[in-house]
Amino acid sequence: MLAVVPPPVTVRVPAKVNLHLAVGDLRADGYHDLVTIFQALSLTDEVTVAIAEDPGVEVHGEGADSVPTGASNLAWRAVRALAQHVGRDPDDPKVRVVIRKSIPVAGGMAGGSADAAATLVGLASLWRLEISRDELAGIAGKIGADVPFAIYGGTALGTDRGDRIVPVLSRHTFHWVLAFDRRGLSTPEVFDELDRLRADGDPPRVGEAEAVLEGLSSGDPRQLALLLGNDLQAAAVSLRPNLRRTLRAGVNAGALAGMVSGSGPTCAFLCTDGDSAVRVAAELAGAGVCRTVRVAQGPVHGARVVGTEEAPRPIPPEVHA
Ligand SMILES: C[C@@](CO)(OP(=O)(O)O)[C@H](O)COP(=O)(O)OP(=O)(O)OC[C@H]1O[C@@H](n2ccc(N)nc2=O)[C@H](O)[C@@H]1O
Ligand SMILES: Nc1ncnc2c1ncn2[C@@H]1O[C@H](COP(=O)(O)OP(=O)(O)O)[C@@H](O)[C@H]1O
Repeated sequence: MLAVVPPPVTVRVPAKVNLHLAVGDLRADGYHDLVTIFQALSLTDEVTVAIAEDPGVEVHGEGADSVPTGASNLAWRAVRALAQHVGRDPDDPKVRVVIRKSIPVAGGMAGGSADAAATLVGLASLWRLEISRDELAGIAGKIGADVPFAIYGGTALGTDRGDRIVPVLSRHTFHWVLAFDRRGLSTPEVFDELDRLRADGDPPRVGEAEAVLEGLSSGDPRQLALLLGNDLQAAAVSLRPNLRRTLRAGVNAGALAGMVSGSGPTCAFLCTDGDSAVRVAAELAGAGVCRTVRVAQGPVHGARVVGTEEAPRPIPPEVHA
């Protein structure tokens, strides 16, 4: 008799921008309390998970050279976490993960977290698990603070470490231009820099999340643009002063507002509409202030299966004994 190996599963998963990021005090567990509003953008990674006798992770595309392929890869941590959760052997999960990246690495757009979320969603399908999105998000939160949001996507309020997610109804599409910097920034170093700046003085703090939620529901990008804010921006700019020039160049090119995305160094520019975003992107690309420029829209949905390869392949039973 032949055993049937399920076909590989491919999941597309979005990057995020934080429309609002309020950072509280440093906690005893090394994290900061956050109040943040995430928006998922149409800049996506693709992750394929497959049953394989040669387990591991492969990374291709944007920034692939700087992504670890061993046990510290966030997608591999997701494989182990889900295997453990469902009683499979985390040391021998018989899974291969192939990541095709478009999200900049260490860019403040949660690309590694997105890959972990995609892996969880892909494996749930590959292993035919009866598991809800909320249960997956619980596992996701143990991998990293940003991972649960990538499971849900859309627009959402994140509290606690940023991992407690409440979806926000948002019927309007917003248009963004993203400027990737030449090198990434380390998230813990940016939080440390904020603590240092706060110990030395009083860097500006963002206002209330409620105003941003109202701006979102108005659907008017001009109103939303006045309300965007990120407590980590001062720290990212302090570590990477060139970001000041990038932010200025985006606004000079016609964006309504520019901000550092999360811990940076990617800068995100909100534009009036799709045509304006294309014009801003072209001008910014010519300004020589960043490595790459992309146009994106948000919100988009979270990690979602986009395909399974061909029909199930029959293989000899001993392979999966
Ligand atoms: C800043 C944010 C904003 O959405 O995203 P990025 O800009 O990195 O994408 C997130 O809070 C990043 O989330 P994520 O990248 O998953 O963080 P984790 O791996 O869990 O934590 C990495 C480190 O960041 C710091 N950290 C993270 C989250 C948080 N609420 N407080 C923190 O102080 C801690 O030093 C922690 O050890
Ligand atoms: N699948 C992955 N993709 C990107 N980075 C990863 C991945 N797995 C582990 N990492 C590590 O996580 C760090 C943060 O990556 P990333 O999530 O892209 O940035 P950020 O936290 O700024 O949004 C990187 O420096 C990289 O070494």
